[in-house]
Amino acid sequence: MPPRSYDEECMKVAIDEARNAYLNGCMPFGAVLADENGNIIVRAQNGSAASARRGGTGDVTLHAEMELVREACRVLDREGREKCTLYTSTEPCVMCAGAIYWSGVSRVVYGCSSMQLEANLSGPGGFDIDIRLLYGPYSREGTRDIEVVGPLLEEEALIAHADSGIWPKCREYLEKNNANWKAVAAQDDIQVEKSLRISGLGSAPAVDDAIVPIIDIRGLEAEVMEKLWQAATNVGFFVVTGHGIPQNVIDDAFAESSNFFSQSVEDKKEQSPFAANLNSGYEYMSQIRPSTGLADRKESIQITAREGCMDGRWPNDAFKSASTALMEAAHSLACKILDLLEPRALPHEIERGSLSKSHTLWSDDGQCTLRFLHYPPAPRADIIRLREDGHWRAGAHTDWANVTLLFQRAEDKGLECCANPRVVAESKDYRWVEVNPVEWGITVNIGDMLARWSDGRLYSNLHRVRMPKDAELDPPRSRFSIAFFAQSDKKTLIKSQDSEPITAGDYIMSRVRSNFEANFKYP
Ligand SMILES: O=C(O)CCC(=O)C(=O)O
Ligand SMILES: [Fe+2]
Repeated sequence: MPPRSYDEECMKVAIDEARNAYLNGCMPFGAVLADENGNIIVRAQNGSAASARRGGTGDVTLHAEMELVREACRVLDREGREKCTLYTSTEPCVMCAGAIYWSGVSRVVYGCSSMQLEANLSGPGGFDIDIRLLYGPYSREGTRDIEVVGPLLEEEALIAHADSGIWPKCREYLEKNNANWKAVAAQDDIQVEKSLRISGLGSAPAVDDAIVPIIDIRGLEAEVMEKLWQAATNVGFFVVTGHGIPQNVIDDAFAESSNFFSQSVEDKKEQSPFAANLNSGYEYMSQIRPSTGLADRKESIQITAREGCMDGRWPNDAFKSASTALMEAAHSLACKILDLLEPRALPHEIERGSLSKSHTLWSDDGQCTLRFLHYPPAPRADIIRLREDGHWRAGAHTDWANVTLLFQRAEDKGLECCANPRVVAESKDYRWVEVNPVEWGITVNIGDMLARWSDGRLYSNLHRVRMPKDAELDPPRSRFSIAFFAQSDKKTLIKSQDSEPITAGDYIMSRVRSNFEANFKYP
């Protein structure tokens, strides 16, 4: 049967739902129901994995199509359902095919075929067949005919499967077939960090020649813009003063941070369980940097400002109110800086202000993250041994964000950025410069998302947090910092001349995965 004019549009939404499913920790399957004019009436995602992992019932029937049929029966009568088409990102299994049959829908369109599912995703052992054997041209005598269209947009459907990271065979298949696999795009940035391991990055000590400019952003707009541009394109790091964030908002957040981290690891885990797929919650020495292959000597609690991410993950009310206040203030400042950088950074973005507008707080699509960091103290002998074994408080990395705002306490040194960026990529002669706290200043750095979006005009510089020096070992001291990562909303398309387009959601997920691989467990 021929596709209809709106079939592709509806299929794209079903594939989107598949992506949302895996971002929510479930298997990557999605489905939608549309009326005869292509208006989407119901959307559904797979919910199986989440229910098992979050201590639910482990219900294995929560396939996207089952969820969709259940909801369709609630919102439409039989007559209404008969006029509808069901779109599913992957050809239904036998269980779902049955439910679809009983629902009365007259048409099914699928993305990825059962044949592909078996050949390049799950392997044999599923309960999937060509649904035309059940309904459509080969249906058994007496059963109702259901029109079947598919595969449709199969490559897009496969890419969503590959991006989910749960089907290694699918990656291999797409790599071999040179398909436009978007997750590969972010691999370039991960490669930069990995390559440092080979080049002996850790050994060069930091030099003291300040190259990180301090910019008072209260000045004339044109002048401020020029200074920010020079800093963002040459060093990728700068300190802003005159930013307007009240000191008590910052102090309150640090006070709550210190309260939270003073508890036992078990208590912290219980109060804010880590969810890698939501980039939220508390982790303890589990972020493995591609540059070192070792876990950072730190603990952190990540607050991702997206609806639902922090449900059951706020340690207490005081922490919540201090961190949302700082999130709000940091977000406004980040938007201001992005607005000032945008005209030259993204000349191809037509609508001015679209960069900062792509950072919504607490929407269902938001990705901005506030991260409280604590680098625990340790006895002298331990630190010396760890240093010798190549450990870092934070191994060299670039940030994933558009921009990062870093709040440092006056007494905490240790952050270093690459002193000779732009040159170093070829020479491998790494030099490092200290990025120390500046009174009333907030450190800002460009991240990979904006570097990619601007085709490298803005520079995402490597940085790291060193272990304490000998003179800093007695008494053993903590280091605290707070980072705000301004990251575009999940659906934002990062489109530039030199790189494959990728959504900001896929971009962040592939970076989270490269750092927290061990935390992704699928059934
Ligand atoms: O703690 C710091 O100073 C830096 C933290 C950092 O670079 C990060 O979390 O990305
Ligand atoms: Fe960083």
